[in-house]
Order: sequence, then structure tokens, then C-alpha cells
Amino acid sequence: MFGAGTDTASTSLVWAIGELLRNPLVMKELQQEALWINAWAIARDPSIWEEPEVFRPERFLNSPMDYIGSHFEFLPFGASRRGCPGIKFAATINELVLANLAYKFEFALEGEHSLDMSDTDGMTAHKKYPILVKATLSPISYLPDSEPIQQESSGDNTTSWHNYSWKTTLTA
Ligand code: HEM
Repeated sequence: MFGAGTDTASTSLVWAIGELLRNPLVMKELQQEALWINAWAIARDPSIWEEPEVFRPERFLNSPMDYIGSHFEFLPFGASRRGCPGIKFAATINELVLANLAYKFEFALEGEHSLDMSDTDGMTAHKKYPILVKATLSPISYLPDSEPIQQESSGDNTTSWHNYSWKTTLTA
């Protein structure tokens, strides 16, 4: 086992390096080939995805396609040995946070601010411009039998948590 696993591999590497040294053009070609899998482009390939640029999350409902690296048409977390080890944590946290925010708040763009969905270059695609958003506590998130909690700071007893809203800038 030791001989079969070590002697063979090291010997072929030595031969390969020898040949590359004797053939500098082949060496150059090899050195210039650094392989990237363009997961971004694959996920937007119209030959795979219907209207790939349209945000339609329900396309994944009852779909045989998953995001864990077994379908190469969709690789948000990579695949195989170097695939993201944080996949379960990330999927759980993202679902929990998004579901809670969507359930508890109404969101609106603040003022005349327009929503520019441009992204930046880099290992992680950040939003190029932050989102200026107004979040208002949603009526559906009230407990049915609870009394409105009075706002503490304003001294205005008519203002309840029902009217609370926050303005915030979301950067990613
Ligand atoms: C939405 C959230 C996340 C996305 C989209 C994501 C995506 C990715 C991708 C695409 C890779 C490269 C996989 C490859 O080369 O094939 C990666 C690697 C990695 N991720 Fe994540 N990730 C996320 C969250 C996390 C979290 C929460 C953690 C840790 C708790 C984490 C830890 C790592 C590590 C350590 C690697 C390097 C793995 C290696 O090279 O062996 N990631 N991730």
C-alpha cells in the first residue's frame, strides 16, 4: 500500500516536471491556465433556467434541484470537498432572520430613494449602493389579545408600538 501510494505518484510527478522543463512553451501554457468555475453565469444560463433574471423563488418549490452541491446548475455554496462547510448554518440563519423580519415588519423605500441592484466585484458580491429603508412594525405581528405598549420616550401617550417605524440603511 505504501509503495503503491507513494512511489508511483512521486515518480510520475518527477517525470512530468522533467518534461515541462524540456518544453518551456508547454510549461508556460500550463502556468497560464488558472481554472475558475463561473457559478454566477451558470445560475443565469437561459438554457438551464427559465427567465433567469426574474426573482421567482417559488421556482425552487417542489423542484428536484437543490443548493447543496449535487446539481451543478446551481452552486451558491460550491460543491464537493471544497464546498462551503457553513452551508447548514447559513441556510438556517438566513431563513430564520428573513422569515422573522418579513413577518414582523412592513418595508418601504425611504423618500425618493430608488433601488439600484448593481453589485460590486470581488469574492463576495456586495450591493454597490446601500438600501435606505423604512421598517414599520406589521399589524399581523401583534399578539391578538395584547394591549398596545405605550411609547416611553416621547411622552405622547397616544403613540403606541403600533406606530413604531425605523429608518435604516442596509449595506451588504
Ligand atoms: C449565505 C452564506 C454563505 C454562502 C453563499 C457561502 C458560499 C461559499 C462558497 C461558494 C464557498 C466556496 C466553495 C468552493 O470553493 O467550492 C465557500 C467556502 C467556505 N465557506 Fe461559505 N458561504 C456562506 C456562509 C458560510 C458560513 C456561515 C461559514 C462558517 C460558519 C462559511 C465557511 C466557509 C469556509 C470555511 C469555506 C472554505 C472551505 C474550503 O475551502 O475548504 N461559509 N462558501
